Amino acid sequence: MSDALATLKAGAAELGLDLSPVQLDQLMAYLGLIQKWNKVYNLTAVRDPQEMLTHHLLDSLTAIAPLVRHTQGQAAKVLDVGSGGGLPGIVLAICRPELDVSCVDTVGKKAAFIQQVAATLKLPNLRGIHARVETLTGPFDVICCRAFASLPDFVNWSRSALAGQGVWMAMKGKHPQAEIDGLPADVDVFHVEPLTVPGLEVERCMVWMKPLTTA
Ligand SMILES: C[S@@+](CC[C@H](N)C(=O)[O-])C[C@H]1O[C@@H](n2cnc3c(N)ncnc32)[C@H](O)[C@@H]1O
Repeated sequence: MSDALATLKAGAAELGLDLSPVQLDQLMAYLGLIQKWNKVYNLTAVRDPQEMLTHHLLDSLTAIAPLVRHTQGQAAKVLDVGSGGGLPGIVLAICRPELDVSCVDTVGKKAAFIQQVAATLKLPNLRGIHARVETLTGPFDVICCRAFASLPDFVNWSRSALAGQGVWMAMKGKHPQAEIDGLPADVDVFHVEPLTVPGLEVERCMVWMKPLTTA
């Protein structure tokens, strides 16, 4: 077994994820595709393969357990905003086949890369959309992002794509109090949970939000 696969397996186990051999292979293949196409598509500033594994794959895997707790393993439509090279959207689509994952990015090459990954890894539940998120209407049950914009911009720009009972799930670094303070008054932050990335000493959290409904 390669070192990278061993690190991935150990990290997934640490996160309590029960991934099949096929899913582990798909994650490794995805890593290979990012490395192969990074120069052409300009997908990420991270170049080192080991760093890609920890800072991108394992970091994105931390979203799975919180998301599944929310969806309770049921089918859901997920939108990953500003997905870039597909983080975390592609990782979600590989690990949770019941999720229907759309990854939107303003850069055509990035959306094309995601389409290419969906075809190569045979992921019918994944698609890349070349658009500004502001133009999407959805509806999506969960709208997520990682390393995207401020929380206020994220919710304002994606609001028209959110389903009636939908939620936002933002992957952040340090607890973003200033951004939370800047949210529109009718957005409820109902949970902020710390995330631990296996093998990384970094501060990460997940911010859960939903529109306040008026009775
Ligand atoms: C810093 S990258 C993050 C990529 C990825 N989520 C990750 O964690 O590596 C932010 C991405 O957001 C995209 N973006 C910026 N504004 C956008 C918008 N209004 N709608 C959709 N995508 C947008 C950019 O093209 C870029 O690929």
